[in-house]
Order: sequence, then C-alpha cells, then structure tokens
Amino acid sequence: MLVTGNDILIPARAGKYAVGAFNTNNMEITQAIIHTAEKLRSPVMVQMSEGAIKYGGQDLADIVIDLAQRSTVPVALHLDHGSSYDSALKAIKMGFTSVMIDASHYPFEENVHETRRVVEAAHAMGISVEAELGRLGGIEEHVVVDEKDAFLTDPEEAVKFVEETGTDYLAIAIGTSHGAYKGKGRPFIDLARIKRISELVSIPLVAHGSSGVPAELVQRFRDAGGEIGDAVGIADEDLQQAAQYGIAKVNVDTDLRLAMTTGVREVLKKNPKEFDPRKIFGPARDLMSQVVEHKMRVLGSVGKA
Ligand SMILES: O=C(COP(=O)(O)O)NO
Ligand SMILES: [Ca+2]
Ligand code: NA
Ligand SMILES: [Zn+2]
Repeated sequence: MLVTGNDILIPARAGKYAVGAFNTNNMEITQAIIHTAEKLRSPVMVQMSEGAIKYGGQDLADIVIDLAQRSTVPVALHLDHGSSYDSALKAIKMGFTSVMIDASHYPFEENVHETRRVVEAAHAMGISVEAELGRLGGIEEHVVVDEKDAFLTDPEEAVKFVEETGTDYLAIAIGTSHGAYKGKGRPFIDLARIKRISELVSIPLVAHGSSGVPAELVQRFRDAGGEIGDAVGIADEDLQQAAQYGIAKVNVDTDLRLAMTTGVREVLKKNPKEFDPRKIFGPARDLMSQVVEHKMRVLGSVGKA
C-alpha cells in the first residue's frame, strides 16, 4: 500500500530498526526494490531525486505509485534532495507521499525558513517532510560541498531546528558522503554524535550517503569492464549500530547503480551477440534485488511490514 514517510519511519525509530530508502530511475530498479520488500515483508521507501524526475517524470512516478498501491507492504514515494519549495510542491502534485527539502547549505535561519514553508504546505496535504541540518561531504545532487565546508550536525542546534521547523524526520551530517568514495579503509561515521542527537531529538533520523559499496561488487564491476578507483562505503555493522541510535531511514543509491551497471556489463561482455533487452536488463534487476535484500537484512526491517 502507498503510505506516507511517517507511517514507515515512526514505527522504525520506535522499533530500533531502519528502513532502506532506495533511489530509482527506471522500471527495473523500482521492481527490484518493491518486489524484494514484498518477498521479505519489509516496509520500504522508494525515492526519486530531481534528476530522476527530470529523466523519468510522471511516467516513472506513476510506475512507483502503481506498484506501491498494489503492493502488500507499506511503500512511500519520497522526493530525495528537493532543492526548493517549488520542487517539493511539484513532487506532492505528482503524487509523492514524502518530500525532502534540502536547504542545509544555507545559513541556519534560512534553512529554518525554507523548511518551515515546506512543512506547512506538505502537512496541509497530509504529506511528511524530511529536512537536513549539517553538510555532508561529497557531491550532493545540486550542491558541490567540498570537505572543508562539510560540517557535522550539532546536537543542540538540531533540537532548535526541529522545534522551529516541525519537520517530521531529520537528515543529519555524521561523516557519510554521497557516491562511491566515502573515505579510506573503514569510512568514518560518527556513532557517538548520532547517539547524542537521538537522546535530544525524538523524531526519526536519516542517514544519507549510506551505500556499503561492497568490495565484491566493486571487483565484479571492474571484471565486467567497469572503471572505478578505490571505492569504499559504510560498514554494515556501523549501520546496524546507527539504527539502534535512532537512524530510521538509510539512503542507498550508489549500490544500486553499481549493481545495475555490473549486471548489464556482464551480459554484454559475455554475449556480444545479445540484443534482447529482457536478457540485458533482467540479470541487472536480479543483482539489484540481491543488493536490496542484503541492505534490508542489515537494517533489520525484514518482517516488519
Ligand atoms: O544519500 C543518498 C545516496 O547515498 P549513496 O551515494 O551512499 O548511495 N541519496 O540521497
Ligand atoms: Ca544538503
Ligand atoms: Na532524502
Ligand atoms: Zn543524499
């Protein structure tokens, strides 16, 4: 069933598990996400960035909405990294049931102002809101935030921000960053900071930049002809710990991108004569389903639907 983000995330925080929020850009990715959620009886959030909306538009949103409405588990359609009030409102008109307003690169007061506007409008239409305080490193969809400008979320400021905006859930900067290169060795995630914030803020917390970038997938990507540097992501154990400390939504995009691309490359490399789209995208869909399954098991959302 199609539900709001609150319907999924409030129980998750209370139950000390996290729910995957997986980015989609086409039918196969959407199927891998929702069919796996149904197989595992897991709630799930399917998210589209502004880039995905540009690429797939209402056609793609309707695929998600239709699968969600027919699904036997709770599914929310979420706007990832909405960059403005207008973008959030447009998504709500498209049928999204959860929207992020990402104004975290603005000064505190402006972030509060922008976020509060979206919260008022979204709540008037029964839609839940994700806001962000603090700055992740790496490339955010519409903002390049370089390391020196990245700053982690201050717990006391988070209390003030939540009170002043009324946001339903809060994305916090805890050391993670978007993309395949999250650091050296075992990328840093500030578990102490998450714990501190969760003691002061009772709404569900959101971790961005949480792909695991598993070494075996990176190797398969290379073996199939992909080129990638020394990519590394967030350790499963760190995400499990974060879920104990109030992280209820975990964003995953890079792992699905690597899985889809690896699946397609392997077919084309193995069978140069292949040009049946079902034979090219089918294995990619299966590999993405495996990635989604692994993440749901790590986050503890299996059987929670
Ligand atoms: O935060 C993300 C995705 O992060 P990854 O690049 O780690 O998948 N989307 O909003
Ligand atoms: Ca941001
Ligand atoms: Na988001
Ligand atoms: Zn993000």
